[in-house]
Amino acid sequence: MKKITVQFDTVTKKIGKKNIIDGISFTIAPGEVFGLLGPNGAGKTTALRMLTGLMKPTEGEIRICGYSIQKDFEKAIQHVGAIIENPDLYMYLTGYQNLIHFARMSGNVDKKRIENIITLVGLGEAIHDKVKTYSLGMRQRLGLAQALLHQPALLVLDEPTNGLDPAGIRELRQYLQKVAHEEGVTVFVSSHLLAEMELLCDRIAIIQKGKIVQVQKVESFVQNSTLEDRFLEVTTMNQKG
Ligand SMILES: Nc1ncnc2c1ncn2[C@@H]1O[C@H](COP(=O)(O)OP(=O)(O)OP(=O)(O)O)[C@@H](O)[C@H]1O
Repeated sequence: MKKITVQFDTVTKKIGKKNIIDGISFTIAPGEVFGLLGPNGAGKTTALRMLTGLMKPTEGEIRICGYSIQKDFEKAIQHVGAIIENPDLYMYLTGYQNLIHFARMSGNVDKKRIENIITLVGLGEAIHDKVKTYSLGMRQRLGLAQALLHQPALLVLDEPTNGLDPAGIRELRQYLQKVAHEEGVTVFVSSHLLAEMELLCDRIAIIQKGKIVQVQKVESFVQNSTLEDRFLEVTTMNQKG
């Protein structure tokens, strides 16, 4: 498994006159579960969209394994699996047919891998139903299966627990921690839920109004509550506008 480092180097995204992302810098180590935590509208999806090449930064550089996503996109993106916003699924195909389709696109995925992934995301027999009949949580599980299919070395997941039930959230958490800590997969997730991120992540960056206001290891958070204090502070400030 390739070991993937992610670097945001003074990245800014300007839309109109507003800095949606405002000079953010951080580095994610290989095999780390890194969380981007922030209230609604803080800029999480924008940061993840830039990382996966869906949007270009106005300034600064994002590197995956040293390759610039802006200048060397093919090399930077080759080991990445991602779900940003709604997974891109074919509604009139079954879950299984969707996976076969994505497996063909990514090349080296065999039937056994598909079966393993179906077991892992827990879709069971529903995998043979049409996606249009799926609940939000089932679509999320299928989207995750799609992102994991080609065994990416960097997983980028925007609000991955959205729509999952508590058992699904726990399974996802255990899986992400296992692939990160045992196989060295780098995991980058976003969420607005502190408690969930605290259970999942090794390290958390708090983003507010496009700026990183704190980066902290979760273990040091458990010992003192500064991260929670900081998060509540920024979310309360945000509510007040
Ligand atoms: N294409 C765009 N044009 C104008 N403003 C945008 C655009 N995309 C995002 N924004 C604004 O940028 C800010 C950050 O949006 P973003 O979706 O990145 O936040 P988020 O942290 O992912 O929020 P949420 O938790 O609600 O998904 C918001 O104020 C949003 O309205």
